[in-house]
Amino acid sequence: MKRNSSEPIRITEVCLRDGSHAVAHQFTVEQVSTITRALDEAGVHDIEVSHGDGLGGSTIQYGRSLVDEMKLIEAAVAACTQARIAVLLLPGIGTVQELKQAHALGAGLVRVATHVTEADVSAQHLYAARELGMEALGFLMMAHSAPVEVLVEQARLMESYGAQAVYVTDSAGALLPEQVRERVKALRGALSCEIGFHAHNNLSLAVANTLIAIEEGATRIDGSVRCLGAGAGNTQTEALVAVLDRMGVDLGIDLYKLMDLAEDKVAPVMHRVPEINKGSLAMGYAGVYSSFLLHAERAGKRFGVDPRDILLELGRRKAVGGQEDLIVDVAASLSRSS
Ligand SMILES: CC[C@H](O)CC(=O)C(=O)O
Ligand SMILES: [Mn+2]
Repeated sequence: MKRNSSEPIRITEVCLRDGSHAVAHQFTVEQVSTITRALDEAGVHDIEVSHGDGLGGSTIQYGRSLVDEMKLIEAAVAACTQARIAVLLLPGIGTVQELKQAHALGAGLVRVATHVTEADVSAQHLYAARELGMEALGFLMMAHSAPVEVLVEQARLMESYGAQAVYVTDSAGALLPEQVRERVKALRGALSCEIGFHAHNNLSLAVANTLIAIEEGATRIDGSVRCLGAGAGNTQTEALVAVLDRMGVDLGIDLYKLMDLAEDKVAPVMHRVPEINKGSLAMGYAGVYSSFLLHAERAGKRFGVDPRDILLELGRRKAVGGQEDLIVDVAASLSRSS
């Protein structure tokens, strides 16, 4: 494979964070320990553990966690011999206080996530992470929803606050292959730090788009084993590792171990299988946040409205992460107008 970067590729496994959405934030300490241990043994580089909406996400608005995420982070750190534990932080949901707590428990890196046009709110969290000695990365969500120039400008801001990588985050699984190419290429040309890519498989493009991102020079790559993530899930880690191996890219990850843990450890914890169905496909099609799926299904049931209509309306309104209450409003007004 021809790559536009000579940096090694690092995989961040997100099934224990993005996958938290898919299990309504009900992970147990035992599940997190077992899965983390197996991922660590397989050689995965970084493993993200947090509430699906990041540190501090356990609320009525986003969904309460079964177990305090700090306990999950502690268990994950204890289960690792080589992998680093990552946390996600959305400023306004998580605080510097929670970041310090996660760091004290052994988390080595943080991805500070903002809407693609709101990078300025990541400054204090990125500075704080660098001061703590953590690796600090910027995560620009809903990257499909802004023009390339805006993405570049926002990524530059994150880099100026100390981000050591900035991610093109396809939260809605809405990016088409050429849109991934132009975004990663533009960031590579404009930034000195590494570029990352995070996909959702709502349009069945996650692996293909991830390969394009890697070709264009992205080196921080997200995957979720068995696609355990919001919506139709993320780039399936074991599939990506197999494809990259066939393309001559050795990640130092043991494919058989990854396949085994996908089957034996991750599949049994799934409440539902993340798949491309009418709900997740509607999200990719309409450009809606993947983590809205369960909320839209619940609101649809409550108000007798097709969840696809709710999702399409949210797409029209350009709803952003954090506006989960709007899902109920939209469902209620659709039900009144029908
Ligand atoms: C709500 C945070 C979100 O799940 C972060 C993420 O993974 C994404 O935007 O895709
Ligand atoms: Mn995601």
